[in-house]
Amino acid sequence: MIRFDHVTKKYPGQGRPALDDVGVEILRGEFVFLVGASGSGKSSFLRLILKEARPTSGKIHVLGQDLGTISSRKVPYFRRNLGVVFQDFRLLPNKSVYENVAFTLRVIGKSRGFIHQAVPETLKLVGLEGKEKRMPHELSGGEQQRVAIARAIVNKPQILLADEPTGNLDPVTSAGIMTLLERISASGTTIVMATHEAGIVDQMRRRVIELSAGVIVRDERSAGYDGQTVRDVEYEPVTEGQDADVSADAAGAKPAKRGAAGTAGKAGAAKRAPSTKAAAGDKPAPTAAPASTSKGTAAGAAAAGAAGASARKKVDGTKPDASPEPATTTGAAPITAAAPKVTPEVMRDAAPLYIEPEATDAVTDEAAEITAAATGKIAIDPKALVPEASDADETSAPLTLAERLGLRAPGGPRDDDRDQEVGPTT
Ligand SMILES: Nc1ncnc2c1ncn2[C@@H]1O[C@H](COP(=O)(O)OP(=O)(O)OP(=O)(O)O)[C@@H](O)[C@H]1O
Repeated sequence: MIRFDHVTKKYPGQGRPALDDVGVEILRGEFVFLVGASGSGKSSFLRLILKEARPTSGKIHVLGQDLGTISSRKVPYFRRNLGVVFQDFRLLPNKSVYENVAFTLRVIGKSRGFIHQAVPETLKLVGLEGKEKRMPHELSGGEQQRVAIARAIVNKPQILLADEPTGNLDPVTSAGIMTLLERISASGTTIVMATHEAGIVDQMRRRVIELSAGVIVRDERSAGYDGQTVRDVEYEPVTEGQDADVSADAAGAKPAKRGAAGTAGKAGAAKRAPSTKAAAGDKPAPTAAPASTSKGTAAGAAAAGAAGASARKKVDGTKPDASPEPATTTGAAPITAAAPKVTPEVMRDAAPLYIEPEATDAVTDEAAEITAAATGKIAIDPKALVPEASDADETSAPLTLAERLGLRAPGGPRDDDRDQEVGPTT
């Protein structure tokens, strides 16, 4: 679904690369946390998946496509398969909740009938039924983030990228957002979420990829924020001249199973107990904690929190205490100032604001037909399309919201596109 092969990203004028020879594979339906200190390369990783930036070297495959072969003209269409959520919500401040979500669909040419059905349905999914007419400033931070999530998923993307989606929210609200993301993940959407929130990562127990100075120093299934410096997830590097095996992915099948032997992370891996290694190609078990750790409990989470400060400070990829010995689960460690913001209690008490979707196949089929009919008749003027992105553009000309979301209309910008240049609404 997402595959990086020897990917290096250097920004102009930067001494060291933001990402350095990164190799990783994320499978369909996985929920992956991207963690690491500030500047470790998390946002760059997400931007490369979105094709907002180009790798300096290496190959990236997303949804079976080699991103290097997608022309600028086709990037907006590619991005329609990806939903994006940001820390600062990025809602249109002068549009209602309904219009913020509908905007996505209008720009890509969905019919009025489809929009009237899909928007309320999605708002209901995220727990915002009845708030369609509110303006963003009339919503709480958590509600604003729900609108942003609704906007990201209304077109049913296969991949949802989230860059610090809880960074501006209090613990209880964050827990509600995580409940929502968890349910979206359960419906089959692949989610990659960059975060600094140790408590959330510790509670969710999903795959964790840790970056340090642009290098993957940890890739563990069902892990916590802090962990061993080890690659626990299979990744078989593609050698020079050999392309990634993405044909199965493109055809909608699960990727072929890879070799049983794991590949050690670049920073040097400590071997893990064989019993903790899941078979290649398996989905990570969402709740099972690795045998070598015991942070799935409140006590464990507290211990993780106590350890969090030192873990977050490390930048060289080596864990201060990389002992494979299980941490004790008896006797809760005192929760220090560095303890996770989101506690087990908060997660448990978080109201499940997500409501099960109703059958939508008919709507989806109808939308596909409408989109096919609509896009088939539109003459595209190549001159009006976005020019090839360059590294210079990345630093000097930020993308519009429509471009980031893959929503630029065929034929070029529309009159009200300026509305998209908005910042945080809180
Ligand atoms: N557009 C850019 N131009 C030049 N350097 C950049 C650019 N974007 C990121 N960098 C640099 O690349 C490195 C990685 O940055 P990135 O934003 O990917 O890290 P991050 O882990 O997301 O950080 P944070 O958690 O603070 O958001 C940093 O050294 C940063 O200064």
